[in-house]
Amino acid sequence: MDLAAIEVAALTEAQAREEIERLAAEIGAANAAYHQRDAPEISDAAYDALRRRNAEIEARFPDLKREDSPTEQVGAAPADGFGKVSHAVRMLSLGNAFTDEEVTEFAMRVRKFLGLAEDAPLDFTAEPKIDGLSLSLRYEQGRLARAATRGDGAVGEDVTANALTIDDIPDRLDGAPEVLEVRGEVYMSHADFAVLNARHAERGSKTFANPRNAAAGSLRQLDPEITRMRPLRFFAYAWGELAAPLATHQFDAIVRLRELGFCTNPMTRRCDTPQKMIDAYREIEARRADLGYDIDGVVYKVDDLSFQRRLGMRSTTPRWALAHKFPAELAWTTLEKIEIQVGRTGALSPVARLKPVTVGGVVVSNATLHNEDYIAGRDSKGMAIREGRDIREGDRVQVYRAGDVIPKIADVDLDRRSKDSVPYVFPDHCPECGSAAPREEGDAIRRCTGGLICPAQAVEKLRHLVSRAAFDIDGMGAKQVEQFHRDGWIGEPADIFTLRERYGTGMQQLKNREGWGEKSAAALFDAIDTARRVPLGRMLFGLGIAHVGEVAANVLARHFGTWEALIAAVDAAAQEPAAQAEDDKARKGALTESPHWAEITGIDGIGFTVAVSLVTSLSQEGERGSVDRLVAQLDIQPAEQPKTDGSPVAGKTVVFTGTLEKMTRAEAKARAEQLGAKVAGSVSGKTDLLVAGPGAGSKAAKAEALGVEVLDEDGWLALIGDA
Ligand SMILES: NC(=O)c1ccc[n+]([C@@H]2O[C@H](COP(=O)([O-])OP(=O)(O)OC[C@H]3O[C@@H](n4cnc5c(N)ncnc54)[C@H](O)[C@@H]3O)[C@@H](O)[C@H]2O)c1
Ligand SMILES: [Zn+2]
Repeated sequence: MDLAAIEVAALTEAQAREEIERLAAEIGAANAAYHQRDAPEISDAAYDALRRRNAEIEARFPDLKREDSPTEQVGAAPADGFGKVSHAVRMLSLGNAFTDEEVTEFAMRVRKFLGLAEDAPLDFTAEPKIDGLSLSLRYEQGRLARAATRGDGAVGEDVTANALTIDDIPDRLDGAPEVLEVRGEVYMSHADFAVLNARHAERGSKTFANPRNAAAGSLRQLDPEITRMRPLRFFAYAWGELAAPLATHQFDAIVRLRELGFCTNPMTRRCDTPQKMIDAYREIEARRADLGYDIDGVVYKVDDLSFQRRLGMRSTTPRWALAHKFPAELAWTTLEKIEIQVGRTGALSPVARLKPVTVGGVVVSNATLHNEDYIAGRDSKGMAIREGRDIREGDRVQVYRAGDVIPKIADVDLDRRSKDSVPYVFPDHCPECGSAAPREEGDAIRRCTGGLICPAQAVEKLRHLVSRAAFDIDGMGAKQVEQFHRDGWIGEPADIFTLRERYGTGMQQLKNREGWGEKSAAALFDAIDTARRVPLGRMLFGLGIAHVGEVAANVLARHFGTWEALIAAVDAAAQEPAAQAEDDKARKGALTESPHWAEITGIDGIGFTVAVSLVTSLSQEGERGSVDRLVAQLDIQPAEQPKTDGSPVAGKTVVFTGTLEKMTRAEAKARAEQLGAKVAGSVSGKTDLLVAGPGAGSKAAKAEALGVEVLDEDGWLALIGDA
């Protein structure tokens, strides 16, 4: 039975005990992902629902409450690597409300607690709840002495050097009390977030799901020089320890903070009735889309500070404040059309064109539909999603943004589906070139079989080929590729390398084209010539074969050393009659027996899927012809063999954990392997070294317990001589 589906009021005690266990584990895991790794795995709404359910069960069965109950906890313990700071005044969370009634009840509760008559004045402040992470700044004698994150409320992480890189944070204050702890929120604007993510995407580093994660990930860096590069901002809205009071009222204290040089939120206001609080919420919500930064609700605080003191705190939240949260980011709109995009490997990706709608402050007009099964209401295992409701053109659909980025479709309103609506028929031919687009067994994705004949595939393939991680041709980006392809200047990869021959002189010259000149044309030809000397791994990755990503390409390159050796192995494997078998299963069975095949699948890090994709792709006649013509233009550099002699990590087993800043995980792994190290995924007795970036969790703890040597990223780079 699914306990999670039973209402709290209907749970037996035994069931409640089990539920409390489950909820503690799930909330704990979500906290670690969110607070320590800055990479949430569930939505905030889902997280809030878990906590609410836990609190309800505890209220009904107080005896079952765990000693480490999530209700008693704030955030998560500080991550490894940072200095620890004990907060003189604890940094708390906030009680939550979602409805107007709860706001009125809150005001009533406060009134009752204070014993105020119904007509006695009671003011509150209302201000936006900034969606960032809280930071405490301790000033002593007017100088910033210490900056710390909230951590678990009692102990936070020392991020002083990082805070000093933020423009909004003054390092000196004039006329401040001798000791002043200013508290507020570090956040990132939408515009800065977009630029940062674009930069990361371009160099192949990991991108952030939303501005909050970007702010948290940027502040919580072991190297403050990285924080310095990130455009963080700070709003002050509270304080901790004080040598002298700032004011008698919350509102005036905020004004005082502004006078001391802090940014405070201009929408902060005073409200003298619950109705005015709700009005403030509506107004702030209406302005949400135009603020340029994320807010997730409105915070109300009792204005009179002597009242605040009397009200005090519960275990994790003050009684004098309340966070009135905005509803989850969902919106209904019409799905006007389903369009199919054809990718580099021929994959047909369905995209929903929506009637534009605002979802959580962002206008959304497209949503991903994943694949044929998803549209039909099934997941990859054939299980019903959206209770099996399919998605059709013309439907009313509910759109949500999962941790920002790509919008998805949560639901379909069947009641509003028109009578003549018909199920969507997924094309079995490529809409761009008309080639057949069959489904591979066990794969929900249809692929166009047109290869380079298909203009959509060709352009995507060429774009991939010239990209940073592949041939890296300066001056040749997506735009140029599209134009050259459209005009028939390049049809296949080899054509890039004969551009100079064909368009360097003569009637139709590159330098005479619009947007080009003598210099830019010469620079492009030079860049192309430079790119001919390509390392085998990059070249292989650049071919854009399905499943052969950067890592697999480098593994293959290192194993075979040269293109000739690799293609010989591929040809031998393709000769196996079983390679032509009808379905995957038959192929797999027959091929595991074959020694030629084993030469490829036996490589550590190369699975069956990669091997099949590599062999089938390179043995298709058209594709192979194109690759051979490309190879003829190149000067392929043999892969560097692991330089193990003299390598300090040769033969050692290394584990990477946490966030790496200077390189991607894949890059770190490849480098370690190049130096003769073995890279493992988990810490065990066999581990020699753990490289832990910020946010390292259980692995670091385990390494410590096992006495395994732990280094941070810089320590690692120094060890291998890459610093
Ligand atoms: N998705 C997940 O897996 C996951 C996991 C953990 C937490 N969360 C999110 O975090 C929330 C719980 O975290 P929390 O304990 O930080 O509570 P909270 O975010 O609901 O409220 C407390 C925080 O609000 C911030 N805040 C912003 N503006 C403020 C203002 N003007 N005045 C006072 N405080 C202000 C402060 O940083 C404060 O610590 C959840 O409701 C959820 O949204 C999500
Ligand atoms: Zn096609």
